[in-house]
Amino acid sequence: MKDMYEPYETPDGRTIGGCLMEMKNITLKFGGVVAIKDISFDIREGEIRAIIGPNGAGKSSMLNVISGFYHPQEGEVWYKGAVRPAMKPYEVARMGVGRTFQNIALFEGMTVLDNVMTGRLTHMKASLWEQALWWGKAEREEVFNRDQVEKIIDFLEIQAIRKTPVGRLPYGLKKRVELARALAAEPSLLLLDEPMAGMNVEEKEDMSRFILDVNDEFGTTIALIEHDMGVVMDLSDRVVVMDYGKKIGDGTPDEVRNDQNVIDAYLGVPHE
Ligand SMILES: Nc1ncnc2c1ncn2[C@@H]1O[C@H](COP(=O)(O)OP(=O)(O)OP(=O)(O)O)[C@@H](O)[C@H]1O
Repeated sequence: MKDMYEPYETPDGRTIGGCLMEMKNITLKFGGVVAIKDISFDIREGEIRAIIGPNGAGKSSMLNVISGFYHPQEGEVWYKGAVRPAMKPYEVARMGVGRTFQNIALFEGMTVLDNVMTGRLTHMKASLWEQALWWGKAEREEVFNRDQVEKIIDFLEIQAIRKTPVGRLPYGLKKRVELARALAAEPSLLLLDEPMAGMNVEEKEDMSRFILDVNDEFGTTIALIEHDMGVVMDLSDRVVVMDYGKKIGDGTPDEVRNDQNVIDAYLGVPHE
């Protein structure tokens, strides 16, 4: 296995940057259940990093540690070169960690535009007083935020539905709106929890393209959990494999695909 601290180049010739986040010896327990056992891995700037494994392996728990929703009993989370103390999820979001959810978490009665605008909340600095009076800073802020949001709406090709209430949209489009809202916060690290779950083939192809475009165009670092192996192997620069709370593999899609431990525990291709 490759030394995870060594710089590396992706098969398509891109150079992956420095370490953005590092999980050091993370252990997370729920009472007697050990969901994560002493796991370490890093996420580098600009890469697409997948976390895979069978059901109950601990993937969602790991994503929740990264997003600050769960606090591990042991280990350290390093972010942008410093240990991140235990924080509330909204504080972690302010530090540039955005996410989408497995079960879509949008405001169904609100329009697409308004939903995406809620993603800008972490950037709003005008006081309540200024906002109420629509004065100076509040007005400038609102105009700037709307511009940013419109750019993202164009980028994800959802202009035609910007005034449609989210509740009326098909599933695949709702997922895209959720991606738009997460992007509106301009995250340094974007966490995607099963972005393809419940999608048909065409919707998966669209979503894959948008994830790659976001990574390419905005340089957003992405960490994702996904069960569809075709998608994972196509999208990711590197993959962490978990099983029963332990890390059993870590490397490029090719390295992981050919790792006998991973094959035995998860991918299920017979020994030669
Ligand atoms: N809030 C919780 N309270 C108690 N146990 C939990 C909690 N969340 C997860 N677990 C347990 O931790 C282990 C890992 O679960 P987790 O949901 O992280 O796995 P997963 O790999 O994401 O699974 P899936 O692919 O099915 O979503 C499981 O045994 C699960 O039952």
